[in-house]
Amino acid sequence: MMTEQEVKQLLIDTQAILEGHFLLTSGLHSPMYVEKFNVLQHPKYTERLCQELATRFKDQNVELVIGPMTGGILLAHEVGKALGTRAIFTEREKGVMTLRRGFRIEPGTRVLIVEDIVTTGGSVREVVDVVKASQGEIVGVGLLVNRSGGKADFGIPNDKVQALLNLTVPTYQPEECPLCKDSVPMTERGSKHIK
Ligand SMILES: O=P(O)(O)OC[C@H]1O[C@H](OP(=O)(O)OP(=O)(O)O)[C@H](O)[C@@H]1O
Ligand SMILES: O=C(O)c1cc(=O)[nH]c(=O)[nH]1
Ligand SMILES: [Mg+2]
Repeated sequence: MMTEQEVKQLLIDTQAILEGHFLLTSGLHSPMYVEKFNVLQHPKYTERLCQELATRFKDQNVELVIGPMTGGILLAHEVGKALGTRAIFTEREKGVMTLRRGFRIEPGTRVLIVEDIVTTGGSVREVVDVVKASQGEIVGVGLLVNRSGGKADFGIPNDKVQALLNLTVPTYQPEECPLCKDSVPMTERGSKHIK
């Protein structure tokens, strides 16, 4: 069992919580970024966090765990290991979230979606669409960090969504970003912007 405070402390201890001026995957700007790989680079911590996620869904008869590249691959693998299921991932092809590498979801499969960080929820929604397109049954959404202040909507009932840590972090449209107005240099992390 890991409490929300313990998860937060682990992120602080591994220096995963960064301050500055960041361009996010959604195109929004933010003064804070969770560099999930500062914690996920420690397999022991990844295992511990994923065991906690697995525990939250142990009664859901999960048959398949799926997450979006990049962090979602590690999470799906570890949660799938803990639950004794298959683990696959989605990736973007020309910007569109897809199943590649021969991955298949049979109709009716009980699917758990996992993701590292949620800002707008757009990436998780894309995975939801992939699972629904294959007629999988989404039995849960498990997140390391939901930083949306509860605003992200996946089109999934709230009682099926579990986040190990909930945060409310400001985000700004580029044209309204106060950090841009103050000419604070901006950094890009994650893989969305790699061309
Ligand atoms: O809720 P959203 O607004 O969709 O943003 C969150 C997404 O952005 C980050 O991924 P990113 O595309 O930066 O790539 P990565 O997972 O390869 O780091 C993060 O890992 C989530 O997948
Ligand atoms: O929205 C994002 O792109 C994002 C935010 C964050 O805090 N961490 C991350 O990995 N991605
Ligand atoms: Mg991602």
